[in-house]
Amino acid sequence: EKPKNFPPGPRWVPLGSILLQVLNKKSINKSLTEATAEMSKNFGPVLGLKVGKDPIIIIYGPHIIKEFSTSDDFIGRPIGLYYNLRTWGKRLGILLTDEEVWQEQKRFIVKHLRKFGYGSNNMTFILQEEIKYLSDSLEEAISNSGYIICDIRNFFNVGILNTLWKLISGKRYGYEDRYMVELQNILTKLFKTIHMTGAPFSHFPFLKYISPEMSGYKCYIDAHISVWNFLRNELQCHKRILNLNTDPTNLMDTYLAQLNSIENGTSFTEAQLLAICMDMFMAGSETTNNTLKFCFQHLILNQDIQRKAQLEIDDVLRGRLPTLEDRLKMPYMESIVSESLRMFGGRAITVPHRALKDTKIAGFNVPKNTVIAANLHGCMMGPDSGFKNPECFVPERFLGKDKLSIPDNFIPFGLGKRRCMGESLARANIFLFTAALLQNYNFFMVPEHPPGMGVADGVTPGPFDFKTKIMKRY
Ligand code: HEM
Repeated sequence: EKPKNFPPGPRWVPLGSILLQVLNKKSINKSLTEATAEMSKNFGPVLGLKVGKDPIIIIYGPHIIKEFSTSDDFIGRPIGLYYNLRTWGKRLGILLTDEEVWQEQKRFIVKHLRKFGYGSNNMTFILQEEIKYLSDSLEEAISNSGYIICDIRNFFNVGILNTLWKLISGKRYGYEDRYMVELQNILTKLFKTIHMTGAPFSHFPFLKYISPEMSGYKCYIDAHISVWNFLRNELQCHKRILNLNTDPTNLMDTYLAQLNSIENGTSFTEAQLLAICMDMFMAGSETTNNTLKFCFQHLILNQDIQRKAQLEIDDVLRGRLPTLEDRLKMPYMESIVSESLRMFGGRAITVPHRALKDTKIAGFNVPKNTVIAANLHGCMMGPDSGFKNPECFVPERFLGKDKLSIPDNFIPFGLGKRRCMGESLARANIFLFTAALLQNYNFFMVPEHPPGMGVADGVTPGPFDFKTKIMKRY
């Protein structure tokens, strides 16, 4: 039965019907984000849905997102996910976190990542190294015929994964390395199970919290187990060669040093470390890849933007490699990063949250444990977002007089206590990869495989696959 004063939404009907309502909208070429955005037009910024037996709320628009993100009542993650994982997780020894434990872990991780990676010069070196590997392989391929045609699907995968892996474990893998191939295969399998077209799980991600078997979620868990085993092997290697007398240079060693220096009974455990690495892996690779893919989709379609960026790049860098400090002097490149994030975020629904107690949003009742998620379309592309012609890629919209002008409702990384942990790394990757590539190469459309304008809906949104012709600039 519908809770009293629950937010308005479509009539409460059995599982199949609500799915149909969403899928019907999807079948006329609408993504889940657009479909729920449309429902919000009818029902308002707080949309009450029912999927299976559970009520779910989706919020839409800048005003309501502030109320949602600044309240501590909504900082849980869905309990269904934890229950499902618990069943499978017992076998694996996965330790599951409650909200307080997570906050303690998050503080520790963010602090230590900052020390040796995020936001420091060290991060520039790690990223530059990766970019150099990518450039070298391009250089070699281009040297024969003067150009190369690349499929965008896997263009950034290895580089981005390596930047993440280097921060977690201190290692990088070559493009042909057995472990890299294995890791790629595991992740491809994982994301395939999420993207399975036609499976209710991909059409309605929330289903995974409710009906694991039916939704393909079990398959997803199996893929998680592979990632888990991969991480566990790596951790064993780190334990074997850990040297507590030297300063740790990666997350695994930092965490192991912490484990060695504290008494038992705190929230720090090896299983917790693996769970964190897993989160970073899941949250950090596809999101960044897809944002970069949106970026290059629009650079290819808008050659004038590419040229304008190259003017700035040439002017500021004068042939040397870009660094993170250059961002201050390169507002146009920075605005391209923001516009790419807007293209991604505007098509995304955030990771769902959970109400920790009976509470209210915009005056509506939200019972304890209700799953609640933000449709970011409202802040990035919706009528109240302040972004004119929101579907168009216009970096200039972020340019103020001489520096960037970012409105408060631009929140591709979420807000509040559950906000993204990887913002610095993601922004750094998008900036450095794009600047370094545009510095040396021109990217063109391949008429037989052009970038489409639609959005491939999945756990994270991305452009449909396309190819690009890459030529050296000089
Ligand atoms: C373009 C790239 C990225 C985008 C757009 C993005 C966006 C987001 C968003 C919207 C959330 C959910 C916020 C919420 O629940 O309110 C999130 C959470 C998270 N992200 Fe990212 N992210 C990106 C890259 C990364 C990277 C590179 C990492 C790796 C360190 C990462 C790690 C995480 C983690 C661990 C969480 C969960 C935080 C929590 O539950 O407290 N993300 N991200």
